[in-house]
Amino acid sequence: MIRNFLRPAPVRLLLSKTTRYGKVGLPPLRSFASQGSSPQQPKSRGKVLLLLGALALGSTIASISYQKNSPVEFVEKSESKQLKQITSAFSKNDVSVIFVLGGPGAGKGTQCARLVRDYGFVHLSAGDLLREEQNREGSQYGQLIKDYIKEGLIVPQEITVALLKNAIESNFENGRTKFLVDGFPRKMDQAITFEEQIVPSKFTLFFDCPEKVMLERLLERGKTSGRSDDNIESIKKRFRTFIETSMPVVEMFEKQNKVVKVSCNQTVEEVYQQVKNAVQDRIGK
Ligand SMILES: Nc1ncnc2c1ncn2[C@@H]1O[C@H](COP(=O)(O)OP(=O)(O)OP(=O)(O)O)[C@@H](O)[C@H]1O
Ligand SMILES: O=c1ccn([C@@H]2O[C@H](COP(=O)(O)O)[C@@H](O)[C@H]2O)c(=O)[nH]1
Repeated sequence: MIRNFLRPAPVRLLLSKTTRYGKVGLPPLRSFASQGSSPQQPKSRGKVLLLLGALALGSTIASISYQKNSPVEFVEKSESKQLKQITSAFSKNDVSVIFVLGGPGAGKGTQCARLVRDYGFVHLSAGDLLREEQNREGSQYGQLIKDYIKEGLIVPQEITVALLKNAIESNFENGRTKFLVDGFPRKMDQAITFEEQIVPSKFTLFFDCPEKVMLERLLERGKTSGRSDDNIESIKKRFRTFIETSMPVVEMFEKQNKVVKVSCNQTVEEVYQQVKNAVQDRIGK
């Protein structure tokens, strides 16, 4: 079911954009050229040149505005209309979802592992799910995901939401109901789609961490992680995406009184103490 949801959207829309561009900018030039050189219509030559000039200007403007709409925005705007019509998959009483957010390298995965150990959560890292899909043989999204991750950009939401929905559904079928959704939602549209179509989150655990600390941790991790984005160029891009695109999501949840902030610039155990308090306060053992 979800596979259908995952399969066609981004690629189809990216292709349709190319088609659309073709329609906007490129009328059949050969017909104008032959009109211009026709001996029966010498007076129209000036008009044709004028028309060609106007067309060239028009297609340049169309091309610039096309470039401004990044593939991500284009895909998401078009798709979100369709997605909103689907009702949410789970009730808040059936499953508990905690979003785990924070900058790259803030320690989200480290703390999630402890919560899994002590509280029986299922840990779903959106980044891990994307890397898995990227490496899955035959995935039509492999290259797209690879490029987005290297550039520190947010993969179109349809892919990530579908991967999460698949994972929650299959775990739910096996009787699992408590989920840590780590590194998601990283963009406003993801937050809205997930809460509308899958289930509203209980709250967000937000790991607050100075950039300098995250940088040190990521560079250290990069020595052994094998991750394509644990290098200084990608890290800078990820920091930027985090500030510009992901922080507004945290701020939105803060306004809803759904954020518990944890200071991550302490030892793993000290951070975990804060994390445990937050979880126990909000959803109990
Ligand atoms: N409190 C801490 N003190 C020192 N090092 C830490 C702490 N928490 C995590 N680390 C280390 O920092 C690195 C990043 O941690 P982790 O992978 O948990 O971060 P993350 O927020 O999940 O990162 P990303 O978003 O990039 O996946 C790891 O090498 C981890 O061992
Ligand atoms: O919702 C998401 C989550 C992640 N990504 C991409 O994956 C990388 C790595 O994520 P980690 O959480 O650090 O493992 C991230 O920089 C994004 O490029 C995403 O697109 N959408």
